[in-house]
Amino acid sequence: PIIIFQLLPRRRDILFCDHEFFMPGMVDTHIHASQYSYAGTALDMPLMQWLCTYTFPVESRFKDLEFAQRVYTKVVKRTLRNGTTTACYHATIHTDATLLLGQIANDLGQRALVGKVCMDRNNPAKYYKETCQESQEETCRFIAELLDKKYPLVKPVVTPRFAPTCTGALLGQLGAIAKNNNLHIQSHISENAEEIKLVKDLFPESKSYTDVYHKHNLLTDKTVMAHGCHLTDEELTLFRETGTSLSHCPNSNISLCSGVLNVRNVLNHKVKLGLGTDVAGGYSASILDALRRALDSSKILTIQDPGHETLTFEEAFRIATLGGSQALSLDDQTGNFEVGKDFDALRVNVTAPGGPIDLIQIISVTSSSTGDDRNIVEVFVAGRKVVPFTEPKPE
Ligand SMILES: Nc1nc2[nH]cnc2c(=O)[nH]1
Ligand SMILES: [Zn+2]
Repeated sequence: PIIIFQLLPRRRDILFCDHEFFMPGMVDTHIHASQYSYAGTALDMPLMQWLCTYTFPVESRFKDLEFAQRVYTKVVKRTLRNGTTTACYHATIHTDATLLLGQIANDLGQRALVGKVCMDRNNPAKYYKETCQESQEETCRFIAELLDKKYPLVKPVVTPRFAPTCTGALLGQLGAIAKNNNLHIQSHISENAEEIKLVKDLFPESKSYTDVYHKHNLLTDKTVMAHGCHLTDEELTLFRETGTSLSHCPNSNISLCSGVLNVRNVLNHKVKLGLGTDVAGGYSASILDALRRALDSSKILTIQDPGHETLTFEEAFRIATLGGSQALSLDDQTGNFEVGKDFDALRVNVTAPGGPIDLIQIISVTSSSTGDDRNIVEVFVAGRKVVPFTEPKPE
């Protein structure tokens, strides 16, 4: 059943107007905070060319902490306004800028996993490089310094970019760091055909792309892998056995012409699944957009094969909320309104002034397919109201 419901006001400071309800906050299981600076542009190439032409040059600019401060503040605010109460971020290779992202998420009140990107090969960008040793040492420094801040809702995530840009030595070291510190892991997998072929050439000893990560101890019940459009059933079984989850990023998969994930098959394999915006491969920072595109993608599969069981709206809603929290192994804290979890919630007004919905009759669940950030009038994370933003009080 749909988890949207209306609450009677218990707290005197929360008064409901007509056509308002609370829903659980949404979870973005895969977003590149650094790429927000060019979101909505540069989607005219497939993945590998797109990375070299646009992504690496832009990411190299995050050495500049002022630039990082500007972009990271904007992306955290934008995602919060869109109802993302939990985000799993890729930053860049720069440790200090990534620490800054953690600080900004903490200050603005978002629940976040934050990753310093690791990549020690196959990167043609001149000013955006690190060696295996630098990557390993800076990852350790990043983890130690972020944990030292003791932010209640912000945690580090070990982030090998993906197998094509990491040597086996680096992958192994990152697997060990994650294990020794019991940390989350995030990366990309099986997004596009050219990438898969490259991984086959770079790791001839591995049975599959999934096996590359498995061999380096990177598949755990705290690992989330983005895309997985072309995973085989055997690989999905390995995901299930290791507790690894998938982040479905439909906007990106379409925008970069990467592929169409068969969500039904993933669910049938009982692999944990969340939604990701994958900004800027995806051009929207909204999980509601990802939800809609997940439904569209599923319908495309049904057009191609009428026997395909289309994803329902309720299933997509669940993947955007509880599914995402499970994918990030944070479902003991967030994802729905179960007693004992934190209050991560959106106050939705279906008829918000200036919003996109003209309510003709009674509220129907499908109204939510039309809604957007204009309908999200308040956002709460761990009980704290984080939207609308409150300006810091003058000293
Ligand atoms: N979509 C996407 N795929 C990747 N694979 C490795 N890096 C990236 C990235 O930045 N975006
Ligand atoms: Zn990505």
